[in-house]
Amino acid sequence: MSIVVAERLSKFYPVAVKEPGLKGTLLHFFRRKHRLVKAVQEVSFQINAGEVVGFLGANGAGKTTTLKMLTGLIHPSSGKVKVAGYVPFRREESFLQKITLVMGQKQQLIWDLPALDSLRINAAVYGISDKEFRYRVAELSDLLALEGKLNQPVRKLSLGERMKAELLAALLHQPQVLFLDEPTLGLDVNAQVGVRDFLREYNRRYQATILLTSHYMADITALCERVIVIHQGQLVYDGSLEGLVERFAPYREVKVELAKCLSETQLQDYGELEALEGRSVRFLVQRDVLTRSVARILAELEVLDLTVTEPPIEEVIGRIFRAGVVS
Ligand SMILES: Nc1ncnc2c1ncn2[C@@H]1O[C@H](COP(=O)(O)OP(=O)(O)OP(=O)(O)O)[C@@H](O)[C@H]1O
Repeated sequence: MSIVVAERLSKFYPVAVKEPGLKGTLLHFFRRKHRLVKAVQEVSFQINAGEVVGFLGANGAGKTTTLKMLTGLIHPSSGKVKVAGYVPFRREESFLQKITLVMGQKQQLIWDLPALDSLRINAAVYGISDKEFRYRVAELSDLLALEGKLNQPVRKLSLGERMKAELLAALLHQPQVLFLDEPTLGLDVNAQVGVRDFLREYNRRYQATILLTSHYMADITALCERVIVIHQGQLVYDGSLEGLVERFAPYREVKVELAKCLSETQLQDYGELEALEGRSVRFLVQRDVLTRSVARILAELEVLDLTVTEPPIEEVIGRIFRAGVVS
């Protein structure tokens, strides 16, 4: 059953345009001109209860704007949106009980107070009983490995501990739908893994639905079978992670260890030369000519070792956005 439904969802922001110089300032003052920034254009998708979906796009693609519409922080310019059966923009209390929005670069915990104090405020806001509060804090802090940390002022926590405490605060009311905008932003690798493991377990334990943006592809590959890709405000892909690679990266990476060093010129005919370091070479080769290229490399060059792999997902995504390959 779909718990998130976006139908031809759009958001246009009017932005004042001012020409440079004094004349521009005066004109701007008397006759203000606007242009429309098309942040999100006719985006449609549905997410089933319990799914974990990665929401990918370059900077400025429209991810945060979409999340804000799904959580009711901003009103769509057009289109329809329903989350857990509610129209988000109405911000009904029962809707807010069912969702949460976590933004990696924003914090809700009060800096100078122990996290536990902020959690108590949240408990009061959401009408959580004292007994239930203690149970949920114990369960979540155990899952997040935060025991003993919640009594310290938030400013004394490490970045990773703070992010985990933010997650705890955002999940205290046991929401069904989690909108997570860069939940691992700036965390070191260990802390990223901790947050990822927690989200996986939370999804399993509560069958929670998660829509997640992240610039760390490891988050996406570890958590999401399905990804939605948005490019310049438009949805360009909705499907499996493997499908994304098939569709946008019709090439393979061929790594070759040569017996002796060769120049770029000597290697240029065997594929798109990605890297050359000493005797190690990395080519990108189109899938349809892969067998032929590999056979030629083995026949014509002195090869010690050769491996063929799919390009890393980061590279595929990077290529999509750099090249603007969107159809
Ligand atoms: N309040 C606003 N007024 C005007 N333009 C805005 C506003 N908010 C966002 N935009 C523009 O809308 C576009 C989409 O922004 P959005 O923040 O949704 O992108 P994003 O995919 O979340 O990017 P990032 O990965 O950098 O956070 C951008 O061009 C941005 O400049």
